Amino acid sequence: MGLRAAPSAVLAMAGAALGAGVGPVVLAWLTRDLLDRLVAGAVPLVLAFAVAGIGVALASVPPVMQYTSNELDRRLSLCAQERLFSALQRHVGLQRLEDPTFQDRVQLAGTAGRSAPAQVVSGSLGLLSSVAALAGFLATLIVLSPIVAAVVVAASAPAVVAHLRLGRRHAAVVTGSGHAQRRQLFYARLLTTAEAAKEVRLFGLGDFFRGRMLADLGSVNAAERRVDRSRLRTQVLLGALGAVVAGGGLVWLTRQAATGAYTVGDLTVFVVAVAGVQAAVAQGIAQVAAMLEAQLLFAHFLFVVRSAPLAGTPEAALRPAPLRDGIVVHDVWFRYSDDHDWVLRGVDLRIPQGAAVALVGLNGAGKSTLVKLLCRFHEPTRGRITWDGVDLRDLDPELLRRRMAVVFQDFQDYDLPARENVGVGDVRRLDDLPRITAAARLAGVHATLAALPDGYDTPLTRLFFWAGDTGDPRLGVRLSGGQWQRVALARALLRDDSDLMILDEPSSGLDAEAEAEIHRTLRAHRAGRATLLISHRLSTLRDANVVAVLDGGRVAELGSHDELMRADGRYARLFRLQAQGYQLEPA
Ligand SMILES: Nc1ncnc2c1ncn2[C@@H]1O[C@H](COP(=O)(O)OP(=O)(O)OP(=O)(O)O)[C@@H](O)[C@H]1O
Repeated sequence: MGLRAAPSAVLAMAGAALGAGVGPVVLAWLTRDLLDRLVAGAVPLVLAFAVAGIGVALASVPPVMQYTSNELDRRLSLCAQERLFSALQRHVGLQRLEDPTFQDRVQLAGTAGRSAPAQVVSGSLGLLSSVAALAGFLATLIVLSPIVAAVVVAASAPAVVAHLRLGRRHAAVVTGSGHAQRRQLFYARLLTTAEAAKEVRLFGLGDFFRGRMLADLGSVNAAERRVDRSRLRTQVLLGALGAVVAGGGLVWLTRQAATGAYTVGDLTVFVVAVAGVQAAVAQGIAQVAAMLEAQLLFAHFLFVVRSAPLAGTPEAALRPAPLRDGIVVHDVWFRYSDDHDWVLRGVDLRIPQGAAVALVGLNGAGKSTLVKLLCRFHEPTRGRITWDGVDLRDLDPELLRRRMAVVFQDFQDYDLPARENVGVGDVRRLDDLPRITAAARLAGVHATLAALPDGYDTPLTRLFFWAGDTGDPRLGVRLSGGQWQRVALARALLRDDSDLMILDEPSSGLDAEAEAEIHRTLRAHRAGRATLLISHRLSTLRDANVVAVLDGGRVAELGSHDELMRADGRYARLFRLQAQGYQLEPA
């Protein structure tokens, strides 16, 4: 990833790392020569210049390293984000995104994807420099005393084991904290966003959520602290061991120098070499351990970017043709997972082209679930849904969705300008203002949007400033609930070439007058496409061609409004109950 994201930065870092490793060794040898010649009475000016030159070159290594590694970080972060979010988009269904374990891994992947590759690159280059320094200093030590060299190397063995174990432990702690990190983000959002603030303030939940957030943070900190304490103990012990080895070697060499076996220069090189070997070994081990840890965490990134979509697109996915006959739900059974109860238990339903089917049912009957299956966010556990006889599973889900216009019950309001809030219904028409205004007119929201301070370019948010606006926060506007619902409807109506229109509670937030008007418009708009209407206000469904009552996971009643009223079943009971609410009390 590093080489792909920033090849020149990686090469520059490699050069600097090699220089940083070899430079001090060369410096030590030149200093030895310099000292010995001085002691012998010569004035080695060339050597002095060489030592000074290498010193200057080495001084430029850290800033060069810093700059290139920052650049590498930036580019790697971009590359990782691109890969991660492209991978998430591949999940055409919702199953993975509804899985908390997967979400934990996405959270970890986000962090590891940004940091781990850079850690591995700088770690391996640091290792290169440590190995170069180690080779040089070790060769120096071997020349001076092979026994001392062997003792110094042997004394580093416990450090290797200890650091690798610590790296693994820390990676496990970070992995285990993924869930707590996500919960912290959730509490932080509740405590910082204006949407959540109303209930948080009204119910006095600030302390409650802050306490929970801090408890989560505390538990992560406690686990990190335990690893840090182990690290502290290990490092103190290893430091003491290293100091004993270095001190013992110095005493031995000093005694040898007294007998004339070594020169003053040798003694200097020895001190530098022992310190160099120990530092190189310590650095190298720390780098290997950090790389191991980064790689363990990077596994989450790889898991997410390589995870296959559960509701997959078949290799030879078919292109859905314009709907001619209709969509048929054949004996569909569905549950969200094996641990959940059945939501749908053998639903049979036909939504013919050109007709409007109304879906009625109590809360939790499974109406929105059926919508999710029609949009192929989930696949039926048993049974199938066909588009002109072709199983939805055989169709390309993206192309299928392009043929649909949907208003979800829990539609999204985007912190974007008004034009884009409607335009995202069909991004190809994001700049097509005439079509956007036409859709807004149909949804009865054109007058509202046109009257905004900056018309359709007014941001429907107070969250951001927008490029081109004056930075005046008063420009951002928040719409009312019903106005937002009309914007969501306009978004769906922008797809005026759709074959299937699904409206899940499209008018629940509208005033009575607006609701009647919208339904008149929608009736006109239904021609030439299949429509599925869901509403708890049964009066708005009266003119649907067919009404299906979902109960017990099946279609319990099916027929026109008049037929169902005559049948005097669940629908008729619900309808009368609602109608009674609007009748004047008897005197
Ligand atoms: N993502 C999900 N994971 C697990 N269970 C779910 C999920 N979404 C919905 N359910 C369950 O499926 C059942 C049907 O929910 P659904 O939203 O389809 O009902 P509905 O008929 O649209 O209800 P309402 O009229 O309240 O909108 C409910 O029992 C609900 O708890």
